[in-house]
Amino acid sequence: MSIAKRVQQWATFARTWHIYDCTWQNPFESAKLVKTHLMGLQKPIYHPMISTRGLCTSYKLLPIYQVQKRSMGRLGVVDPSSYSQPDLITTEHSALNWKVDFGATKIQGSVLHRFKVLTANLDKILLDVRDINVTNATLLAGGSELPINFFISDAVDDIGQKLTLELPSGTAKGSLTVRIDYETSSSASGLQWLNPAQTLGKEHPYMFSQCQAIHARSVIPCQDTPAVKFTYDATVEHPSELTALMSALIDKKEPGKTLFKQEVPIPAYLVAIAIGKLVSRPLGENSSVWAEEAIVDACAEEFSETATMLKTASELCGPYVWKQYDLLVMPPSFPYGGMENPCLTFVTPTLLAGDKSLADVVAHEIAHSWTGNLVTNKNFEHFWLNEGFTVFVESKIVGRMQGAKELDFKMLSNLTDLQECIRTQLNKTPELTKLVVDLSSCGPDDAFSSVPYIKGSTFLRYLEDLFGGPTVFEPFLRDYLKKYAYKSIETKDFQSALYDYFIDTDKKDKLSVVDWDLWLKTEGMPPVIPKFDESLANVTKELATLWSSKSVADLAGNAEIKKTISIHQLIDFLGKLIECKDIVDLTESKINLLESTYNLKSSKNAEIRFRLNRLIIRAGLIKRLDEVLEFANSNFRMKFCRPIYRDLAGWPEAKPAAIRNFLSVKDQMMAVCSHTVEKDLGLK
Ligand SMILES: CC/C=C\C/C=C\C[C@@H](O)/C=C/C=C/C=C\[C@@H](O)CCCC(=O)O
Ligand SMILES: [Zn+2]
Repeated sequence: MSIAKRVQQWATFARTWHIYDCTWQNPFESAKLVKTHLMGLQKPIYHPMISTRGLCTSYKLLPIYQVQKRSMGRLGVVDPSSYSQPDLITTEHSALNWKVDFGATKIQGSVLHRFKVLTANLDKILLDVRDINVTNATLLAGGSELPINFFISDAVDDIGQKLTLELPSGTAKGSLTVRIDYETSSSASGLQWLNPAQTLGKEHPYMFSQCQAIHARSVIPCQDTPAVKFTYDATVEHPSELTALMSALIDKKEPGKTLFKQEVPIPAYLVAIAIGKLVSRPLGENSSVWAEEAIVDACAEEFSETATMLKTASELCGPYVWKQYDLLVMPPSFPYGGMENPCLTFVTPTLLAGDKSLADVVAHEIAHSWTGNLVTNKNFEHFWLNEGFTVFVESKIVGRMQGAKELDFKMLSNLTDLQECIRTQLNKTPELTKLVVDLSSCGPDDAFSSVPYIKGSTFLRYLEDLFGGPTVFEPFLRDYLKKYAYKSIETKDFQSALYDYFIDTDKKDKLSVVDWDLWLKTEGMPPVIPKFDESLANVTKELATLWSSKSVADLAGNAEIKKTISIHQLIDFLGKLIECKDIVDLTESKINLLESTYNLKSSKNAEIRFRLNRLIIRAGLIKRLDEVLEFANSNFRMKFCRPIYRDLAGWPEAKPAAIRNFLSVKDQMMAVCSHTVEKDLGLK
């Protein structure tokens, strides 16, 4: 049989069995292996992505072939969610030159990457892209420009495409500069475009990005893996009446053009941009809040503790290297509570409670200035290193500002949320309740949950207690942050930092007490719950027991329910009530009593409204469905809208209306939100 025929046969086989890449060794041996493996899987997860061009190229270039596919191995050696090869080549600096076209809802321009080639005779550069239209790729060397061949693979669900840039033979180690001319798609997953009617001011359009986890590839052809960190500068042309902001320092401002500089190396997921009719108010030295005019003063008031949080975080973690700390209060379609974009944290407007009670999200984002942005997970399987550490530091900031009892209450409260998440969101995917997850067949957005945040921070609190409390563990934390600053690391690097730090101390015996496999690889709730101060949490526990076990008549005459509690206790109590397996007499009158007892009807607090709406669903109050949907439409923060839609999907009477409502607003959501809600509603 001719080689060409064998290749053709193999291609057919590969398509049938969902094999996703085509750099082969021995097609027939590998085929057997793959087939055996796939028979053991419940279902292959990704679509085939063998392009004829890719096949022919591999066939021509390689005498022997090697099979790789996503469900069997890793897309890249270093990162299962990226095609890039940071072990062979790494980005040092990227220069962005962008024209932001609001009419076409596209960014058009170029990126000039300066790479460091780590191996001699590198024949190609692999980059990540998603729905990007590349027009030219050019090698810049010694003052001349050499056009280079490039091709883009078919798309893999959740991952995107591979951009291959062919290099001239004999490419040496060292510096190499490539310019890529391109434009984004109007449906780029990392960008959101709002028309004037979707803004508060109603007069100007707005656009923003959300690149974590792997959406930078829809904005820039790049090595979209946190294993690679690079500095960047940007020249952004935009309508002159609008303000452009990036995750960088402003270098120069001209009418309709803003220049930016980020001099600290960052992973691609931290590149961010927002353009809109924005104004700012000062929050402290080197710190301002940006928002649309209508809410900027309320934002300045809500986040007035930012400077104190920054100072507290620096005392705990070390010098703040990013020079500026600004907040940008986003439109309500922003899908997360906050995003730690360097120099410019993005936050959801659902934090505007009017009483600063939800501002701890800002403490969280500030903490990321060290945990995540300086010490970064190498890939998203080790996301707990970003988020577990950040929640741990956030709770310490809260502890220093509000006291040790609040700190412990926050940690305990988080555990209620974790329990809810494991019971509902992750009930069909228990493997995602492990601290270190396997992302070789799952996109990061689908794996996202509170597990890395809460199980991760609980693990750190366990270690802190084990090694002797904050006086011992905080110096270790600073040492760890210093050791790995500007680096990308895996869990084993944390393990060795802990080991190296304590091995020569009187705590060395504790090292053998840590059951790493139990914490990192076991499914479910944290294996050990540390000893927390329970005084604030006991109050909410008792209240939840009371409200779940007593009838409305019994409750109405019970003075216990009138006890004064803090806003955080109210939020926690409602969360605990949702977690109660049985709630006696959960009727309209019980919901009414709950609302009147705790003034819930007038509450602007999104965390309270969210939990109340879930209880309304649980009570099956169909006449209040419009109110629930109104809340689901008031913001598209996934923390709120996903559980609401999941609850509605489980309520047959309400499900059709929920689907209709979702379909009518889905175009106003970011792609990450609409895709995940589609799954929550069982539409995908
Ligand atoms: C084990 C999980 C593996 C991978 C997940 C990695 C990234 C997930 C991706 O979807 C991006 C997440 C971005 C998060 C940004 C901010 C969060 O801290 C917000 C938390 C929820 C909220 O408060 O709204
Ligand atoms: Zn975070």
